[in-house]
Amino acid sequence: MTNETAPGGPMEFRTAGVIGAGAWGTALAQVCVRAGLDTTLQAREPQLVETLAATRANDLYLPGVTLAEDLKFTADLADLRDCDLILAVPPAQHMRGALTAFAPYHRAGVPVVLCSKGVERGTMKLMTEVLAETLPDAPAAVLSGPSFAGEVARGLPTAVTLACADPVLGQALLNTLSAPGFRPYLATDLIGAEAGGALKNVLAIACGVSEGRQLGRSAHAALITRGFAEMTRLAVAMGGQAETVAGLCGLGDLVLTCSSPQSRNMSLGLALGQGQTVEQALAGKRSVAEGYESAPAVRELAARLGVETPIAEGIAALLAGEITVDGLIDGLLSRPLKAERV
Ligand SMILES: NC(=O)C1=CN([C@@H]2O[C@H](COP(=O)(O)OP(=O)(O)OC[C@H]3O[C@@H](n4cnc5c(N)ncnc54)[C@H](O)[C@@H]3O)[C@@H](O)[C@H]2O)C=CC1
Ligand SMILES: O=C(CO)COP(=O)(O)O
Repeated sequence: MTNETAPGGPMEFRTAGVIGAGAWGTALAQVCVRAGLDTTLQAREPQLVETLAATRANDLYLPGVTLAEDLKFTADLADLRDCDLILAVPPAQHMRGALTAFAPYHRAGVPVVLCSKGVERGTMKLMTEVLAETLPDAPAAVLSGPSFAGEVARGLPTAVTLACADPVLGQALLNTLSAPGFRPYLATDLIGAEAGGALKNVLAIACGVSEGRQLGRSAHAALITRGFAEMTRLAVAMGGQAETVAGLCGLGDLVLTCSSPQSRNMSLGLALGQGQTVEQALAGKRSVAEGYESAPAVRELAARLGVETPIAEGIAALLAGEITVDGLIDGLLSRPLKAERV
């Protein structure tokens, strides 16, 4: 795939390296193959690499999907050194570690598409900030939107946001990563795209709690709508644009994640709403619930920016054991009455 209008000559991406063979990394590797890219998927578990190659299936993280014949697998980040394009898909809390480990093999100018959703605990940083600190020579893009890995891997129709500050590179990436059934839309606002993806996971836990407590469809709709207001306020305070958050990477992903028990975040909330403790709800889970991981950082970030995020804050308090489910519900319903605005 080429983009002849790129400054300094054609921008050409023929090979892709995907860091992280969880459900989403595996699904995106499938997309890359469908898009015509020579693709290598890196898994951190050496045993998984053997199984992937032998069975063409990722039974650990994405069972039930047959992987493309052309997809290559490795446990060694060095094998991605010649790739024209990198997709970074570890859990958000491990993004810094993964990119730092990849740094010796990254060639200056090779773009990194950040596909994970979350805020780094402790630093309160978004993934683009983590990328800038670990691979300063990497042009950044963010891919985010309503997209369950299993559906994407099977080729079901999916639309996502692809945000890149450089519109020429963004267009080249759009052309490169679009595939049958997979339709990225271009944006230039990375912060908005990242904020949407990070916050929707926390809000999906709230929708799960509501579902688990059988609070009804009205409560569900109210949580999505007021959650969207929180998401918009926070994204704008962080420097993002409300318009971006109203797109696939914000509202779109919020609606998806809050509406299906396929979501790990919503399932976590469901379990809590049905009376399980956080420990019980997370016990034995190999897959990541990013809302659980990011909630403390989202709460801290909102407080630092002076943004009211009562739903996200309530979920952070619930997950930290500071309040009960009843306390969460009472707290939200007893807030002062006020004008409805974002
Ligand atoms: N699964 C999905 O449908 C989607 C996931 N995402 C995002 O993609 C990111 C990755 O999620 P999934 O692929 O679903 O993960 P997953 O839950 O399927 O798998 C867990 C991943 O965590 C990795 N891991 C565990 N411990 C680690 C460590 N100490 N260091 C580095 N990596 C470690 C595992 O190797 C594995 O790749 C998340 O930010 C998620 O929000 C985004 C869109 C869709
Ligand atoms: O991000 C996702 C869908 O867009 C996946 O959601 P969960 O991580 O909650 O499963």
